[in-house]
Amino acid sequence: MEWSIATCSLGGTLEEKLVAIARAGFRAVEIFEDDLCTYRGTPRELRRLAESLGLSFVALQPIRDYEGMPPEVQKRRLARIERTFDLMGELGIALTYVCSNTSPLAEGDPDRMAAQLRELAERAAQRGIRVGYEALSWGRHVRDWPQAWEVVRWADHPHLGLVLDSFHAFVRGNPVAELARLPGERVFLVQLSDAPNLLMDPLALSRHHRSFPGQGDWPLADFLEAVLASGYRGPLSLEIFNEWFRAAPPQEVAQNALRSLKVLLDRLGRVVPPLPRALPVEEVAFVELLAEEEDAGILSELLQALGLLRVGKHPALEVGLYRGGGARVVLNAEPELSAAAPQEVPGFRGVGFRVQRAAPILARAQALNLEVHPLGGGGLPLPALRGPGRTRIYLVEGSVEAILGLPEGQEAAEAHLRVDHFTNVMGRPELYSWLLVYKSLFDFELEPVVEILDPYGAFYSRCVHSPKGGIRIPLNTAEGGETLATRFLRAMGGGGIQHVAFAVPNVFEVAERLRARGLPLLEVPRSYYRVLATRFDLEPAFLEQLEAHGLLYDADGRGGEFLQLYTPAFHGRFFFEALERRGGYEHFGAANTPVRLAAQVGQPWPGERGLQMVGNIVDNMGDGG
Ligand SMILES: O=C(O)c1ccc(O)c(O)c1
Ligand SMILES: [Mg+2]
Repeated sequence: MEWSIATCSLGGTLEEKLVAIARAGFRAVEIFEDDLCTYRGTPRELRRLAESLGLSFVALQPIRDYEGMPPEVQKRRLARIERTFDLMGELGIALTYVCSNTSPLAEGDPDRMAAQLRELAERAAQRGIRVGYEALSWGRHVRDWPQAWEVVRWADHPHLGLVLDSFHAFVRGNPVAELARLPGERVFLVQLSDAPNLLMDPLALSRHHRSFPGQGDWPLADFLEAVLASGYRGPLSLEIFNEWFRAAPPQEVAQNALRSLKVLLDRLGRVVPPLPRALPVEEVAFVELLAEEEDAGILSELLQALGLLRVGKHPALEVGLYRGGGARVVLNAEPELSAAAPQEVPGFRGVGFRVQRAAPILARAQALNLEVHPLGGGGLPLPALRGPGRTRIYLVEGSVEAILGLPEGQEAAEAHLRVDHFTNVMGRPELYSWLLVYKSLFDFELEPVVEILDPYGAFYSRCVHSPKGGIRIPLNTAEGGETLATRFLRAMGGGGIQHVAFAVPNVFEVAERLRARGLPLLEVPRSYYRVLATRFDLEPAFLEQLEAHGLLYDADGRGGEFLQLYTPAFHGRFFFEALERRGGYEHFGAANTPVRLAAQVGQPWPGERGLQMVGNIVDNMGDGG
């Protein structure tokens, strides 16, 4: 089985794409006709370039709007396809395929389609070329692979076979298990792509939201397993249409693609030697916050107001530990760190995952071409992987206290906090990549896509969680020059951890402690509470209490309730949330997010200048009566 990718999956010039594809480790490629059009040299030069990169051409694709056409249209089309065959001869490509016809001229008579495809296959045979037939999910008459297979079978020509594409099969809900009953030698090509479950027509979903296997919601392993059970052993080709990948560096996308295929094939036991096994991680052992010494004082106050206790400080380093029940924050104010990475300070530097054993996880990460630091790589003395952006994911086998040389002491007064979730913010291609990494490295599961309004754009979010739910990470990305996520990416110089949410025993008390210590609490607009009264049946006294404490509220309609508060973003960078989940509420209060985002624009950290996008409208309105 050759590992292949279609050139439409990446950005760049055709040369850049081929170089990136070869460097990532692919040995085969499908040339998309639109990419061929952009090539400056001759077909023979392109062929030599591929040879020099060690790449073979799997196919030149696609042939559109052929089968089912009225005879005179089909005759002319056939003559032009001969020119495609000429090109294929010069390129040394032996396979092409017809996508099911989308033209309004097409007729749905299976006999005619079969006869015309047989005629095409006969022409191809004279040139030693094979032709596939793929059901496009938005084809005019043929949309499902079982239909395409009927036509191929009926045409009955050895140079005509089926092309299977997981996208079309899943979006149409075609039966997966029945793929195993196909005669594998009559399948000429298998294309793989994943996608999120979005309520959208297949064409729009296909052209904008495809992603590499493991980055979406579809069971690609089931699909591939059934395909292989048919006896198919031809190329497996990733075919992704997604402008976010095209906008990203081709080298990164190609590596991302290869990792995806490797994980998929490994699941089916088809990678030799097999990848080291994934091991589940259990909980967030700690989060690490980097700060300069002058900020450490106020951050320490803030952590204590949230309900964490200061346990102590590392004997030699400016590294303090704060703890409340299961929640731990390492406040790292080592001057060397600020000097070495000024853009990351202040900010969350990393997160520790509690694991049974770190070594197998590091080995799997390495096999997946991820950056690993067996000894922390300049951070805390713990094994770590590189997380999103420049963050670290530390792997913690023992106790954080022992690592920092601090007492374990179970303080009776300690409140029972937990890191409920923390958010990763990153660009969209990185988000797809991290969905796969969290899934494949730690067996995390994906939650549905959430799309939210930001005052200056839109916000796209996908949460991942550990199998038992001990770790939850919404991965957020945003389009728009001044969205909160974009501002974060700019300030930090890349992706990272934007906020940490603590589940606390009593969120009202947190609000009171913040106020008592003179610390800022995100101010919630009064209108929010008026609207809240229209959304839920709340007792007036409770509503007043929420407003008096600046809390946000949500309910799931099944008895679950959610209360939350936020801090403004510290120097426009990161922030904290305290929350209470009552009655099994499982979401994140998405309806409150636009309110929070708008409030964070309007309320910079005390002493900071806020964002001024539209000027002060109220001041400029004058007093015209
Ligand atoms: O979007 C398309 O047109 C298109 C083209 C070729 C394919 O193989 C495919 O799955 C979709
Ligand atoms: Mg396809």
